[in-house]
Amino acid sequence: MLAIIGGTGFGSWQGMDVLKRGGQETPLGAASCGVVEGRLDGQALLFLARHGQPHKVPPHRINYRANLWALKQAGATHIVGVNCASGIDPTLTPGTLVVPDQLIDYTTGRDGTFFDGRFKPFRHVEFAWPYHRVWREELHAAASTANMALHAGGVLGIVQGPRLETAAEIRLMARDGNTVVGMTGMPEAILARELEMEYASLCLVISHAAGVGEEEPTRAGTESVIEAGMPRIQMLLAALHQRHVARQP
Ligand SMILES: CSC[C@H]1O[C@H](OP(=O)(O)O)[C@H](O)[C@@H]1O
Ligand code: HPA
Repeated sequence: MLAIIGGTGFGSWQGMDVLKRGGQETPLGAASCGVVEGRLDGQALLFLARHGQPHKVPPHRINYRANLWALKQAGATHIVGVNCASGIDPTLTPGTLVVPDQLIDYTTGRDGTFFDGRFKPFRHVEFAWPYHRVWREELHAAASTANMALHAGGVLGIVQGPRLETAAEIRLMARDGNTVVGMTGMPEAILARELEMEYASLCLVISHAAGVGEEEPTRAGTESVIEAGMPRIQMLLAALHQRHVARQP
């Protein structure tokens, strides 16, 4: 079953019929909120608001393990994580949708594994390609069905936050090869992998990153980019869901 993790500006999905909301408690502590079991065009779908609903949990305080555990328990097999991000590559202007194919994790101190030798026995997990190839391709196919532009590939650099970066930090991240920056892509992606759920990220570029494009970054206008972007993302996800349902035996 497909699950969507909604982030900033995507705490609920108007078009989704809610059947049930799960509990927040898990063996790993409280998830950001209960998993919503619902239907889109009559077909089952799961939804979780990463920051809670209403939005209250900051990126560095999210219990990512509880969120992913709750989704697995609810029956998720495939996940699309929706992220707001800023463009380090100056061609990725506000409003652009990006499906990254790589990530670099700059976060610190987050509980980032189930295989910690306590909750589950210690194990190394392959992560050379953090985002599932088929799901990235499915997002592109859905975008073409919905007649929407989608930027293929790129590197999502995930910072600890909650503060934003200095211009020098963004220059360093650009030299590292990052093309977009956000705060929530990890450990979400690895935890999905550890629980054998196929995961892809869909980023909405809401601004240029610090120092990109202009001397002083301006965050003015990001709200309107998010407001305009989330309905487009929901349209794309609805097309993805339709394709997913059609492929079921
Ligand atoms: C300046 S917005 C920062 C905030 O938005 C993103 O959240 P999400 O990925 O859940 O959409 C970003 O990672 C930060 O948490
Ligand atoms: N930095 C980190 N995370 C973000 C940004 C940013 O500029 N924009 C949206 N999420």
